Amino acid sequence: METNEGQRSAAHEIALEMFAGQTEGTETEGSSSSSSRIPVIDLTGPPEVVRRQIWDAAANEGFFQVVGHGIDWALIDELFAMAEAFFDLFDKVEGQYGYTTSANAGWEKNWQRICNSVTPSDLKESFQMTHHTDFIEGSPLWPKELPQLKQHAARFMQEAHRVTLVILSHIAVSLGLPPSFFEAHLDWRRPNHQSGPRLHKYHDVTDTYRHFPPNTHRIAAHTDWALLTLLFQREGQGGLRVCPGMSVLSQSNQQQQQQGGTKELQWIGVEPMRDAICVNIGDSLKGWSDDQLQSTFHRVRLPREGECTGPRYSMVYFAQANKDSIIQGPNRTYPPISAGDFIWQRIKSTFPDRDAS
Ligand SMILES: O=C(O)CCC(=O)C(=O)O
Ligand SMILES: [Fe+2]
Repeated sequence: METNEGQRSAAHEIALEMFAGQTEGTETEGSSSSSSRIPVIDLTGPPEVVRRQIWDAAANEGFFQVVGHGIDWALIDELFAMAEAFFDLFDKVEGQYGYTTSANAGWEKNWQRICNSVTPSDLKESFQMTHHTDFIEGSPLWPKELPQLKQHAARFMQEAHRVTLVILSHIAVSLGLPPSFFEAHLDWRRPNHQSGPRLHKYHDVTDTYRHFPPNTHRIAAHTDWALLTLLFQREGQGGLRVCPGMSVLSQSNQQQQQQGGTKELQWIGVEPMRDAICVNIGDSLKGWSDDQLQSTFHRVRLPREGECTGPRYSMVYFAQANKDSIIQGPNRTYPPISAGDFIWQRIKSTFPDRDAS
């Protein structure tokens, strides 16, 4: 057992100082071609091949794209259209449906979230939902002005959950666990289930992108708290970049990050592709896998001259264990921590000035 939450934060801070102190680093545009370093995995392939591909990508890049997942992309198109309508409501419903830390759900406006401690707040708006029956049926956070959103989002949650379980069953087997190991920890019928989708809108910066302070991001460099994140991008609205080799939590990563002050950062673009879901490992699964899998820093920076400066929409599904699940890997690298405490600690560090609301 090597670390605790304090050391994790120290590792995080070292990485963030690096991001802040460096110039932008080099960038490689990802693509679906073989030149991309973010692998594309077809889930309909032979199970043992798919399992090895998922493990290799999760252990190296911490990111991969999946196709052959069985989600009808018309559902994704419809939800994107609804996200546009939702964020257009802003002027009419300002102040309603606001994010609360206690629900970890609701509408976050620009500048509210401190994604990390060394760059200005993110230039985006988000709507976070929770995947459990009580939230879907009864939450006051569903906008009355867009009644169809609830039904579409619920279908999306079911589909994203299904794909999550396929990927996690491969990872469980690679960890020497039964294929259904994680399924019991992701029970959306229980109110203490923590998974959920989030819609993002990154604003049009056509007239303004030259005028923001240095280091302003659409979403600053961060790792995700979840077990797995499924990210849905829209073609023509790219911008996600990932930094393989930069992750948090372990002692070895701390050393790597301290030495890394002299190392050039390399950011790789993850090209949006119709029918492809971008998947990344989050901090919870890094811990649960005894650091064998990587929770890699990623960001969406402001567009530059010649890039698309219009609005960008993305949708994520954060798969997270039930609050009472205990996160600890087979090798007990870290002290046990409940998934509820794990997420609550991260909420508190993201909203340092807010009590439970
Ligand atoms: O919008 C994106 O491409 C990235 C979103 C993201 O990283 C997040 O919500 O954690
Ligand atoms: Fe993220």
